[in-house]
Amino acid sequence: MTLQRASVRGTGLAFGTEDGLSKALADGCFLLAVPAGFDPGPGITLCREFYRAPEDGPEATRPYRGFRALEGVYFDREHFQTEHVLIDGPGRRSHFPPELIAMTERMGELTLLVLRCAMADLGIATHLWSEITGGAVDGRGTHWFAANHYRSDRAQLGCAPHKDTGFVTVLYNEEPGLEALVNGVWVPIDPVSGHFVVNFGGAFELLTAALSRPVHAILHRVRQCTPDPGAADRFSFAAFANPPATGNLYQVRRDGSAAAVRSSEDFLREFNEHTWSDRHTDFGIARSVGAGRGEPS
Ligand SMILES: O=C(O)CCC(=O)C(=O)O
Ligand SMILES: [Fe+2]
Repeated sequence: MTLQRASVRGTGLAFGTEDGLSKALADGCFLLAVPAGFDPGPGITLCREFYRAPEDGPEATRPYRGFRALEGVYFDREHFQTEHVLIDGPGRRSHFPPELIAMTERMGELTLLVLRCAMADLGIATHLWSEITGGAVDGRGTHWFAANHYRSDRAQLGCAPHKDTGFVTVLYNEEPGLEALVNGVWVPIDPVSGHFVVNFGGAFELLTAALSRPVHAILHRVRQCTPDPGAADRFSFAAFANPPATGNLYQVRRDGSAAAVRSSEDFLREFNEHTWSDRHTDFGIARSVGAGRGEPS
């Protein structure tokens, strides 16, 4: 699959062709040039360190270790190579060092920039944006960050086939392994140096399903990563713009109006059960009540 490419220009996105964004919305993903000055270093360090014990490395990177002990933040996906830190805004502010917080905030801003550009391109009236995204577009909603480590010593699929749940994901990775289902076939989405992979999630697909140009939430997975004695394990990290965990998910009608169509909670529970088949089916639901009251998370 040849992905559309964009770069950030002011508060907008510049694509190579005029219909680039429209194509990206139909494809379900595109490549976004990493903006000048963005340093992925803190994210890479987190992915390399989070699963180690605090004393298992140099003092300078100590704040990046010890996450296995954090219930509700660290997840061992027993049926997959994935182990990851999944953490919302308040969690980041209490557990992450400042340079890592800054990096995740920059990625979060990019998710919102993409969300605004996409809604504008689809002709969705700006006065609806806050309501139909549960405030996510204004920085409320739930703004997850994930740091993934793929345990190559396990003979399992890297990451479960899934659609991201929210509106927009900005993903950083450096090694091949990511695949998307296109016309029934798994195709590689190989990394392009200096670019994020942006993809759209289930809440955005639902929001736009009745429109003439519905957004596609791409089904993706990570294939089994094989051990390479000379290299570190595969990693990736991502920022997600999601609706709040409580409240409703919306849909825009062809006449431009919008209506609530299902509860966020049902949607999330169904997704968690379906994707990971493990004991964390309440993930993102039970702990995020504050987000439903409109507090930033
Ligand atoms: O590791 C990757 O390339 C993909 C990770 C992913 O899909 C996710 O974190 O939602
Ligand atoms: Fe994903």
